[in-house]
Amino acid sequence: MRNKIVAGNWKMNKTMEEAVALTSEIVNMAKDEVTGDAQVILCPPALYLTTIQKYIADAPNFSVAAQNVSDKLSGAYTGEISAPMLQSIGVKYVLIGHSERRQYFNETDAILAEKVNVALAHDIAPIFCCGESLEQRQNEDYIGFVKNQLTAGLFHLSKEQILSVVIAYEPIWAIGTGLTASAEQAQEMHAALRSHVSEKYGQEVADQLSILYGGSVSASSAPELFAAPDIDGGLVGGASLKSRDFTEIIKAR
Ligand SMILES: O=C(CO)COP(=O)(O)O
Repeated sequence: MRNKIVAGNWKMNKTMEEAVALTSEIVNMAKDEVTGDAQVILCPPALYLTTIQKYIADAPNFSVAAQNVSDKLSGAYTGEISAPMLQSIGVKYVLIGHSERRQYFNETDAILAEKVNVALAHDIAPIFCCGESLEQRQNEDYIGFVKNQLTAGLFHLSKEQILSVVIAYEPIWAIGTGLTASAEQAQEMHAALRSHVSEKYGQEVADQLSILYGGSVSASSAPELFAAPDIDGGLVGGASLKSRDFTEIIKAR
């Protein structure tokens, strides 16, 4: 009933040549595994999007996502990439709200909500990231904090609009640290987020939303994580840069 998605966020890594090699290897190894309601989404640096699209053209359930989109539509915003530009090259997904963008680029809830709006207005599905820091987990109502991130970024949307969104729960303390959240910890949050969506939009909508887990997902941690009832796949960073590891994670879904 829900799409099972494995997404690879390459962040600011790989030369063009390396990006093409990685994509070819993943497609060769994983293409036959990704059928039915399964999807693989590669998130290369924006510079490589059109090239990577060509290398996945024969892999039906593969697509690309941009790692970022401007909240502005056009104009004097040097270095930015707009939703109409992404739409014009056929990009169907974009990461919005990644903790690295929130932290290093000062992206506020208001900016993220606007990014969600411009993406949806151009037929691009947001992969909306949320998650708490270690300090918040230790000292605060961390579930309440992450629920509030969803409320601020998404809950102005209509039912039809939110059905296009993919949610990615990425606890900051698990990103790039090798400290994966346990399947129990992740499941606790995913269930809480699904019920938060259900309170606003109804159970039927909540049941259709894919909620991915991200944070040090590896070939060894993926099977247990993906087996949890409310975990619908993963948003993978470091392990998505290695074709063999990423393929193992795709197979675990
Ligand atoms: O930030 C992430 C994906 O968006 C997770 O990164 P790692 O898998 O390297 O922890």
